[in-house]
Amino acid sequence: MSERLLVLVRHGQSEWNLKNLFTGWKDPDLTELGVKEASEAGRKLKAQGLVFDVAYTSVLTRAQHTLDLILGELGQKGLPTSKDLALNERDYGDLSGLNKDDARKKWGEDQVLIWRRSYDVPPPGGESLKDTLARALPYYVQEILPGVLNGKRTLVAAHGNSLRALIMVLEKLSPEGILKRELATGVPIIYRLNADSTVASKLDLAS
Ligand SMILES: O=C(O)[C@@H](CO)OP(=O)(O)O
Repeated sequence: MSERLLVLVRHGQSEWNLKNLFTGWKDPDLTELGVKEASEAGRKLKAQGLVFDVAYTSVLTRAQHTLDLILGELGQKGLPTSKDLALNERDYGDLSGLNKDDARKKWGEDQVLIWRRSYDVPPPGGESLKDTLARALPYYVQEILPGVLNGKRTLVAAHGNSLRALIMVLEKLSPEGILKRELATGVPIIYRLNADSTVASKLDLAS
């Protein structure tokens, strides 16, 4: 029986994560630490004995670079890969490029937390998590999931909020449940799915 494997991984630390800037659809590359985190993610997946048939990533450099480094560690460079903006980070609109601490000083802690982590309040000119889900979920259901259910071992390298949107669906989290869910950079989460696409098991390779 095929194993219906789905691995999600957030990119390693980016230049703008390090500078504490809202990033969204802006396109900074990984830092030196981010490169190490991505390579470490690849080594962890290798240590689990995992091999992939297909990969998906966004159109942003930090996620693609992370995927390349992981595939390098796995000895799987050249794996068939689809890149789509459906997996991009949520668009931070007018906040993109602003410092997160400066934003807190200007608009207050509570407002910034609402923009960053509420389910359906978009930042000015940008996307809420709900908006992000509205474009990431159809892509998951139409492009990614059918392969997983047919036994294609699948790796997805994407972003904090596009993955939080998918995790909300996979783990059946409520809007309140997803609020506190943070994804560390470069930490793979290994899901095995049931035939009906629900989660059979989950392993977070955090440590
Ligand atoms: O800036 C961003 O694009 C994201 C991810 O780094 O930030 P946040 O954690 O605030 O959603």
